[in-house]
Amino acid sequence: MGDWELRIVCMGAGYVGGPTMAVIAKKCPRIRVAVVDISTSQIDAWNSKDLPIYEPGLQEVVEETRGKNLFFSVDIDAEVAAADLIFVSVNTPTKLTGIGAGRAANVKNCELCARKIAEVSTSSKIVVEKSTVPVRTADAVRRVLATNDKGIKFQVLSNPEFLAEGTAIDDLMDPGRVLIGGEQTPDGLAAIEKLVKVYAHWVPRERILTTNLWSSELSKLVANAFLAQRVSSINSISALCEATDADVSEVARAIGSDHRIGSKFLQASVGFGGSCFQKDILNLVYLCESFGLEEVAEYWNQVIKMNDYQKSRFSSLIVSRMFNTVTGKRIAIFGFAFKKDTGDTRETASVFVCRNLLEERARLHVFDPKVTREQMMLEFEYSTGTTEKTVPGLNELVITAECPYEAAKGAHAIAILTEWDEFKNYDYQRIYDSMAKPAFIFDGRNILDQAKLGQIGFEHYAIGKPRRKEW
Ligand SMILES: NC(=O)c1ccc[n+]([C@@H]2O[C@H](COP(=O)([O-])OP(=O)(O)OC[C@H]3O[C@@H](n4cnc5c(N)ncnc54)[C@H](O)[C@@H]3O)[C@@H](O)[C@H]2O)c1
Ligand SMILES: O=c1ccn([C@@H]2O[C@H](COP(=O)(O)OP(=O)(O)O[C@H]3O[C@H](CO)[C@@H](O)[C@H](O)[C@H]3O)[C@@H](O)[C@H]2O)c(=O)[nH]1
Repeated sequence: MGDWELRIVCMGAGYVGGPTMAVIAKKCPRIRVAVVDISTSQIDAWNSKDLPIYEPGLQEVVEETRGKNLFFSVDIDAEVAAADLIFVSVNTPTKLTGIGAGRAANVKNCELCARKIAEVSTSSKIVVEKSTVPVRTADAVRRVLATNDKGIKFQVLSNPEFLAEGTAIDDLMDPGRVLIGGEQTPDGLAAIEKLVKVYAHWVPRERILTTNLWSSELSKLVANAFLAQRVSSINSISALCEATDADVSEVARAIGSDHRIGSKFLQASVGFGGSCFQKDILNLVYLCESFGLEEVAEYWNQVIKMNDYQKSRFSSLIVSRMFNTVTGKRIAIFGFAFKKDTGDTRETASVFVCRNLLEERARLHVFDPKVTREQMMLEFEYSTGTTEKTVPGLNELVITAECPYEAAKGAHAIAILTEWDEFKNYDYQRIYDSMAKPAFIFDGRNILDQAKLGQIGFEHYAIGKPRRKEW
């Protein structure tokens, strides 16, 4: 031991830092990888059998590498001092107060990491921005690092992460591309080459793209903006489909067969969620505004507005179909995570739909295979400001169910808000029999067989599908 090819440390043991470093450790057995965090509980969880996040395949990779060449630690100073290459993978949330509040990304954590690196380093290092940041953040990081009084030289690289939650391990094992940006100087190019070598252990060279710093930083924001734009575009069309009796899935199939458009990311839904899309588009919008590009800013802001519209359109529809009132009615919510195969609830569409229904005084019985009650209640407060104060009796109005059948028992309606595969396979006849009548089902993910639901007797609705005649 100790004869390592390279020593890597990652600051930030979250959804990105943990899985990314676990995969590097698995693919590069001769590289020592340490993941550090300021949160002791987070590190304790990574060192336990109950990892802090759920991702298919993650547990296996961590168990295979932990204690061999993958280490989780709170000893930030020692790990950083010993590292050759430091990834900064800390959270960069939207600013809540001050200049740019509600839009600009807060890069405070990145700056704190840079200060820590400058303070404890005794040798030159490569610092890699893994976090999603506003363009030119590398410049700020570089300037903070340059303030060290030991004459140490640092190189700063941008290496944005493109993994999606729920498929993080597959995405990391077989990435469509890896993007590395750096200074176009001899030292900068050498640093880029060092990071290229790490990924080249398992990623074909032609998929490792290298570029300058600012293009790399900006590409991350633009990638998410384009992806989210596709979801908002198809969601906007879902409203038109409902008005015209066209079927959004058929429209998506027809346009997606054009190779120039492509079939992915055209699944109409109750709205996109997750910690990235909204934050990163707002970041882009703010950036455009700060360069006086008002029209460009407004263009991208529309993607968010359409998403907000889709979420409120769905909850309003539930109320209007249920005879304009859900007060006191029991509604089963299937799914609280922002997408399937993750327990992550950040910015989930579900929380906004639930908040709107709670404001109508509905009683919600929520079932999600991976989300705990504690997490759900935190999300209510964090994303929507919903607390006992804003919705008196909140704790009694939101009940968490152990299974879908329990959630649906006696309910007036079911709302499908996450596309978990298991939701497709439930015994909907049994569910229908246990519900109050008429029994409504609102499919916000278009995953159920509408014809079958109709045969069972449900009053059914799905996003962007032809409406029932009486609706
Ligand atoms: N979640 C995703 O799917 C995803 C994908 C691509 C990119 N990103 C970007 O990656 C970054 C990290 O996202 P995440 O989802 O992993 O966040 P996260 O909140 O899950 O994890 C961030 C971790 O950083 C730690 N941290 C904060 N300040 C620190 C410091 N000074 N020193 C050490 N640790 C510190 C926090 O305690 C936390 O555990 C963000 O910029 C995000 O936009 C996220
Ligand atoms: O056709 C679609 C595709 C997605 N969604 C929704 O869009 C959101 C985001 O989904 P997805 O992009 O699959 O998950 P994320 O984990 O948020 O990943 C995005 O955000 C990450 C963080 O920046 C990037 O790294 C990824 O490349 C980017 O896909 C979820 O609510 C999905 O349900 C739809 O409604 N319809």
